[in-house]
Amino acid sequence: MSVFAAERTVAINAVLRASEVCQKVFKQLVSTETITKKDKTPVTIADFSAQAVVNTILYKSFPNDPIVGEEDSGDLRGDTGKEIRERILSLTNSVLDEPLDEEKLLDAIDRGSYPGGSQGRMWTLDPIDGTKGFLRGEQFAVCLALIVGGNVQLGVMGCPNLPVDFNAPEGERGCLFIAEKGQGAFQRNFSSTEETKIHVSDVSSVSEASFCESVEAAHSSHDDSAQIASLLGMTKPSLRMDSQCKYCSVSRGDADIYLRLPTRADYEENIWDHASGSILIQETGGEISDINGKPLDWSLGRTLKANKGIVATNSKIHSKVIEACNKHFNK
Ligand SMILES: Nc1ncnc2c1ncn2[C@@H]1O[C@H](COP(=O)(O)O)[C@@H](OP(=O)(O)O)[C@H]1O
Ligand SMILES: [Mg+2]
Ligand SMILES: [Mg+2]
Ligand SMILES: [Mg+2]
Repeated sequence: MSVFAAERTVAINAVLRASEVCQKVFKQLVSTETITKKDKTPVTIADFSAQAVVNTILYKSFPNDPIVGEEDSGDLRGDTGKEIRERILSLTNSVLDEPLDEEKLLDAIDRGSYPGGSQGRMWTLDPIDGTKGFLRGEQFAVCLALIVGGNVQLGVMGCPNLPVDFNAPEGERGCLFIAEKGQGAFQRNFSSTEETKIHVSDVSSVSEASFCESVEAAHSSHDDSAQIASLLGMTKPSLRMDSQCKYCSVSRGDADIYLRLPTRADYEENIWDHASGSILIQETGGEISDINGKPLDWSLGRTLKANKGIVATNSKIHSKVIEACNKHFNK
């Protein structure tokens, strides 16, 4: 029986509303609506607005739950932030039942500042994962997960540009993925409330497997993945895609492996970049770890500081892929 039925319903509503914001912006984004953050990565009015929408909806049902969210309102305050703040406010209010004022908007965004840790309940939110994909008109995802005592219990992901059927890439787009611990995982199209149970592929011969990875070589090394693929005798070209849509692809069997291989020794993966994807993989019969085969540790704060990279696959081939990673990185 579902333990988090109420959370599931609220999370689905929040992710769908935030996805709506992204779709609206997508059709009319202008260059002044994108900011470059201190770490040189982009953020748009849609990222801020999606975070405000999700945090507002979560707060209404679960006022005591802290949120580890990617964005903060720093760049939106004061005179310099006025124009962008006004755009975000009107966007946010266009999908909320009760309108916010400017102060409430900034407060809602900053409710995502929780430092994380091993105790109690918390949500983690990536309002747009794959902002670079979003800006290119390619894949991105609104990603929300519930973590309890350091364990991911629920993940909901909205993928507005993902084809509902991998084999019909020109067909309908827009899918929602829902996974709850012990309950399996489901795909729902944006146009319907019907849920279809999904599962990973059953490929057991790794040489026949296909893998997906980031479009951005700065996020995951394409050179290392090509060498690991060759070690495994894999010949299919990699499926390059932005965002946690990669987890969705593996979870419904479009690809068999998701490789995320560190490009910098000092980089720590953010929990919001992987929490919803990790439970989706586990609940569809897959396996996920870091590149050394270590389980992901969600209890250490806002990042996965005890882990390096990510390997997510169907369960049959996980150990073989980890073996190849070991061989490659420890040569
Ligand atoms: N050097 C790096 N290594 C790995 N991930 C990185 C990175 N720099 C940024 N990222 C993360 O990569 C995410 C996108 O992943 P992908 O390449 O799979 O689409 C970004 O999420 P956002 O787009 O939410 O900022 C960001 O958090
Ligand atoms: Mg970002
Ligand atoms: Mg992200
Ligand atoms: Mg993001």
